[in-house]
Amino acid sequence: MTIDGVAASGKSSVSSGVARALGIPYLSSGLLYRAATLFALEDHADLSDQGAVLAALGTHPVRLEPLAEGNRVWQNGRDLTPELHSTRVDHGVSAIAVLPGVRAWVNEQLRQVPPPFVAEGRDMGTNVFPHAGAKFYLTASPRVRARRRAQERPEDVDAIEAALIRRDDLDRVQSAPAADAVVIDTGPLDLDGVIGKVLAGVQRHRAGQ
Ligand SMILES: Nc1ncnc2c1ncn2[C@@H]1O[C@H](COP(=O)(O)OP(=O)(O)O)[C@@H](O)[C@H]1O
Ligand SMILES: Nc1ccn([C@@H]2O[C@H](COP(=O)(O)OP(=O)(O)O)[C@@H](O)[C@H]2O)c(=O)n1
Repeated sequence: MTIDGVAASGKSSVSSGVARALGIPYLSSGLLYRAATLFALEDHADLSDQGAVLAALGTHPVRLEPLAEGNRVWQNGRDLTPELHSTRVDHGVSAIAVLPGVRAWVNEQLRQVPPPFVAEGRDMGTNVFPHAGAKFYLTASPRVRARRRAQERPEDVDAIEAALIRRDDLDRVQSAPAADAVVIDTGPLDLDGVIGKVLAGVQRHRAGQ
């Protein structure tokens, strides 16, 4: 199944809750885009130069560890995960994500994982796993999302909201909901409420309704 949505709409928290309830892993595609960004930044690559970015990726083997309680990304023995949600990665990641070679690098890693799993990101239900059994798309207003993200970042809510709006815009091409996705506005719901809606949708799907 797939859970896509805009930035900070709750994709990874909801995927983790759903994956735990179903006893399967989840895959965070965004963490791989973030790892690609970290490598490009560390190699001082021009983020718009696909050749330079792919050269950086070629020298950094990564492994996505799809733990249900939270994905981790490893580079040999180095756990990159704590560095992937930094402000500098937030700011650079959308430039990296438009590069077709980087999208192929991420998708190849995701497609190696044997199902069942919950895949979360932007284009899981449209491009990467178009035949997924059940698809969901999470939204919420920029203000609501910025307030939530402000719990996890040092910036204030206004700065975070501006950065989220900018990233939504840069990510627009790959972020269209699948035609067969159930769209959930998470604004009025707490985390358990969203997880409950997704699980109810999965049940309906399994019952063939
Ligand atoms: N429905 C919700 N109600 C309140 N807080 C939420 C809800 N969904 C997610 N959050 C919180 O919002 C923040 C962003 O959620 P996250 O799962 O990281 O989103 P995404 O993976 O889409 O970036 C986290 O701090 C998370 O705990
Ligand atoms: N399937 C995906 C997942 C992420 N991304 C890119 O990766 C970035 C980070 O995604 P994320 O899901 O980790 O982060 P949030 O947007 O939820 O904060 C997005 O802003 C997109 O640029 C993408 O293009 N396609």
